[in-house]
Amino acid sequence: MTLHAEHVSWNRGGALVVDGVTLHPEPGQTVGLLGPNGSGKSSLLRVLHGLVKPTAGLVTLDGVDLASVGRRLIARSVASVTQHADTDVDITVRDIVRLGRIPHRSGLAGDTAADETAVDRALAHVGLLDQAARLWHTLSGGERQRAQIARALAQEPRELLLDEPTNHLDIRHQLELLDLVCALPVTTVIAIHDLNLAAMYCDTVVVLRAGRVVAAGAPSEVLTAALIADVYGVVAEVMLDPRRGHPIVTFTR
Ligand SMILES: Nc1ncnc2c1ncn2[C@@H]1O[C@H](COP(=O)(O)OP(=O)(O)OP(=O)(O)O)[C@@H](O)[C@H]1O
Repeated sequence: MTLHAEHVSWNRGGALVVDGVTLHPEPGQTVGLLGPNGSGKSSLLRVLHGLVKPTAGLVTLDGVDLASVGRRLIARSVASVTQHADTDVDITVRDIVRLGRIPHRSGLAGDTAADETAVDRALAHVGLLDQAARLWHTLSGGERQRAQIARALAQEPRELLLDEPTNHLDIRHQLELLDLVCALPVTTVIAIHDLNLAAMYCDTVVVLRAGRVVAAGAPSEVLTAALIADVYGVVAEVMLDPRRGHPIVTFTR
């Protein structure tokens, strides 16, 4: 079992920004959420994380309505990285990553050796172990993004919700991050704009338009020139990577 959405809708400020979405990620798989700006990807991630209650439908964790699962219990299973995590507080990279351990602490107990090991491992995964003492506000956009990913990894979740995690990263870090995410034994739902990265890394892609699912399935089935023209209004050519079989999208002007 995992995090499921059953016909979920969310009326946000009078507009239906998520409209009847059903999502059943296979455990351990990486699901890409695609769609134009404003199509509801971030909104759906918020609903999946239980940060907002759907107006209709149900999100379940292991078959239980998320609304009846406590925040702490959710946080032990589900970690999320949003687009706009920020703070003005003088806090180090290691402190940020330690936040991921809070759901695992009991009472007022401080960090255990296991917590520190998880923090070190998470920092190493994103290549920030040697930057752990740096202050958050001195980091670049991409370094902040990697620190937030490390915080989510330190949480040791089963489910990972990522909102455009690669948007500030250089190409090497984009590839490393997606390699890492796909190698983790977690179920990942990832909002991503880059169709080629989605094609390379996602087991399944779900395409949203105006809050609705317009296509879902393996990237090679979904990412066709016709779909891209229909949903994004751009002309594209799609061929299959000869070695790995995933689609490669090129855009014509
Ligand atoms: N705080 C808000 N109140 C009301 N409507 C909002 C709010 N935030 C976003 N929306 C609207 O909800 C819809 C879905 O937005 P959302 O951010 O989920 O889309 P998205 O697919 O993640 O977009 P992007 O690719 O630009 O990040 C949009 O029409 C947006 O204008």
